[in-house]
Amino acid sequence: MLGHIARRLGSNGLKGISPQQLLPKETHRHLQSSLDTIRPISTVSLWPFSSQPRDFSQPNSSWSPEMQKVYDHYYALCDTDTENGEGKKRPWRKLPSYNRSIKYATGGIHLSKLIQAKARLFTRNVKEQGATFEYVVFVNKEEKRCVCVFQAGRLLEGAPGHVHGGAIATMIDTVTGTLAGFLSGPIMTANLNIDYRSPMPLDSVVLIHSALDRIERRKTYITSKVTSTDESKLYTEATALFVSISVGHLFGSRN
Ligand SMILES: CCCCCCCCCCCC(=O)SCCNC(=O)CCNC(=O)[C@H](O)C(C)(C)COP(=O)(O)OP(=O)(O)OC[C@H]1O[C@@H](n2cnc3c(N)ncnc32)[C@H](O)[C@@H]1OP(=O)(O)O
Repeated sequence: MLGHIARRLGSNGLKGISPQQLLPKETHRHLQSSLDTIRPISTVSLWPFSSQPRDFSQPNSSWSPEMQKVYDHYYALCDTDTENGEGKKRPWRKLPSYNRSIKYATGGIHLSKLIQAKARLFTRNVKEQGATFEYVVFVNKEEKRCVCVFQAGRLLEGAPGHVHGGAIATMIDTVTGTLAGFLSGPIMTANLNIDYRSPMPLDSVVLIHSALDRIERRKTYITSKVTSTDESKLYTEATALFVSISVGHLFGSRN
């Protein structure tokens, strides 16, 4: 969801969006004065971040052969870019995954207060590779659905030898939220219903399939199911409701 904030800021600078629409008046005033005092706005991009963050959904040595195989399968279905800009058009796209919602803020003290430098995304906050959440999301825009390949590490234990229900809920919220944000822009989870059908052993590699059910005004409804990679075993089913928000909602403004 916050990726959309970054994209909105990043792709257009602040052009096309009234800053007052995004932030409460006082915050906007501080933010604007911070930006104004750093460098002349006319000479620099308003992109407030200094470099590209690392993509944590790239293969690493903790991935099991099964995880790698499913990744390779979906990756082969993805759009490709070539050096001359002529990529092959395919239906799937791999989404990058960072460990911060918005990283490397350089917009001065007031922006830094809004975007805590030490904050980390819940699913990406353990440095040891493979210990917790290893995952990658592939999205199919045409079909309005996505598939997440998820390898559940040993630090996610709930019932002995099995993955904690909260960890599974976290991943479902993350994947359905990613799809809802991809389709509808800035959103927050309003409701998440989960049925746990079979216990999931630690170190399992599973697929989290999520699809758009419907959009009604500000409400985006997503369905989800978690299966084994061959889809023969059902672990979990869920429905989720996301409500579109203005960015100001996160900063105490309902405008
Ligand atoms: C780079 C990083 C990426 C990384 C990718 C990571 C993605 C992770 C995604 C995780 C996202 C989260 O976990 S977010 C964290 C958990 N969620 C929250 O903290 C949200 C807390 N709740 C709220 O802020 C609010 O209640 C909202 C935003 C959900 C709704 O408030 P609101 O904006 O005032 O809207 P409101 O008028 O109440 O409701 C709008 C419509 O939705 C309906 N509605 C609202 N709530 C509900 C509900 N619980 N159940 C049913 N329906 C509901 C209303 O009836 C209404 O329908 P109608 O009248 O239109 O018919």
